[in-house]
Amino acid sequence: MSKPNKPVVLIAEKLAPSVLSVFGDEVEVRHVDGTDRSALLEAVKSADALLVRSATKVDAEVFGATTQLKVVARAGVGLDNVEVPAATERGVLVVNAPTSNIVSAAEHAVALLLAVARRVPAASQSLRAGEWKRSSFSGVELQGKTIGVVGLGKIGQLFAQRLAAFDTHIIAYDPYVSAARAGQLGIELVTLDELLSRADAISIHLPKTPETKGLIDAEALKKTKPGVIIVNAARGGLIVEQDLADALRSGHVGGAGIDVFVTEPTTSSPLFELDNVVVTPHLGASTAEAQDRAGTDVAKSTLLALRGDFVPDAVNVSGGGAVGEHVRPYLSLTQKLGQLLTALNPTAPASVTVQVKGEISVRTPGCCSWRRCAGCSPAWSRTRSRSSTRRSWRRSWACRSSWRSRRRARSSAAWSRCARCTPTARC
Ligand SMILES: NC(=O)C1=CN([C@@H]2O[C@H](COP(=O)(O)OP(=O)(O)OC[C@H]3O[C@@H](n4cnc5c(N)ncnc54)[C@H](O)[C@@H]3O)[C@@H](O)[C@H]2O)C=CC1
Ligand SMILES: O=C(O)C(=O)COP(=O)(O)O
Repeated sequence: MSKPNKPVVLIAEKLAPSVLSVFGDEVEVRHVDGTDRSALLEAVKSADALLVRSATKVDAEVFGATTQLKVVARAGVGLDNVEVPAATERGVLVVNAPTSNIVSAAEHAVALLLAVARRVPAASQSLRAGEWKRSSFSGVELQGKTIGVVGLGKIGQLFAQRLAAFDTHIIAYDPYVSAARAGQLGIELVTLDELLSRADAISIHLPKTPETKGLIDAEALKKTKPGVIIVNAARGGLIVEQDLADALRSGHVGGAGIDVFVTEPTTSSPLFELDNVVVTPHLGASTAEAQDRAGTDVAKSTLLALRGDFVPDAVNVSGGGAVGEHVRPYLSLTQKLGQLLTALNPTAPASVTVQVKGEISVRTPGCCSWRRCAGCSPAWSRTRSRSSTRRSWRRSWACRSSWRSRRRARSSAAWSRCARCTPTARC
């Protein structure tokens, strides 16, 4: 009997060697330069999976060039280079590695802030040029200062925790985070205007969306304290570069640390001409540790997707959201409950319900029912469609799965259980 061909995984950007270790010989790995558009469009035709970082644009044209593609894996956080709705439309699963590089990105934002506050790059350059100019490079301390974090998500929180060690006062703007959660972290939640007017330094940690694009423009910069330091290690275009350059030139903004640019790659920006600016070429995730994790995470997710298994880091299943950190620990629990059900009751169920109570119930736990389904029905997984987007899962599994939630749990903070499982011949 002839062996079926191995799935083809197309790697479009430089990834860590950990990717290849995870893949082993289960897939055929091919390489292409994702920034070479025609080469990408040709190579993707025969690829089952496409692995990228931030430089490869994966849009409707790419999805239109292939009927073979099943998964796009982004070895990092930001998905602004992947057109997720176009992927979903084509039944292509999109995954990222949402926690792989967050520590590195937060540390890079801290590095930029300190480099600007103490003028490290300019002083280094001056000394290397043969000058000993101590009085030209006076800086400012962070101790006692108010630090504004715009976007209090994973990286924003890590940045805030690290800055707190400098004996600072942290304020944050994030309309999607509760004041209670911010309070737990010792952070004061404020409006954007209040943050702009109170902060001595501001660090941006937002995703790039139509809502956040250009959020920090001339108008916003006018509201900041004179001498404020601005850091952006999130995405280019969140700050209007020309407006920031003007505010720096006028002296109103005291300095800026910028890792990301509206156009990338780039070697020209109005910011590059200014002394009080420290720039890096999108290096937030460029550490050995972050790349190793990103490579491992996306390679594992890719294998899961190609095998047709549940992919926890998928962003276009279960109502379009990735599985949150607070929900993730419950996935294996629900899967085990499903396995237990299968063992106790060999007839596959037609309908299953997962009940979720307590804190977790407000954290979108709908995915648990899918995971429980995976545990419950190993026999189905052999027959399901190769695409793992939600619609296809529903179609091929022909199993109704639902979840119920209650805000208040009787005792523990959170728990979940399989509530109902009706065996019929349908599955
Ligand atoms: N420079 C680099 O190499 C890296 C950059 N990044 C970028 O850092 C950014 C943050 O990443 P994470 O913290 O992982 O994302 P996250 O999704 O955990 O956090 C983003 C936060 O922004 C908030 N937010 C969304 N829209 C908002 C709005 N209109 N106003 C205020 N807050 C809003 C969300 O509620 C969320 O709390 C992303 O743009 C990501 O692409 C991530 C890794 C490396
Ligand atoms: O993960 C992210 O969002 C990043 O910005 C890192 O991008 P990169 O993988 O270094 O091209």
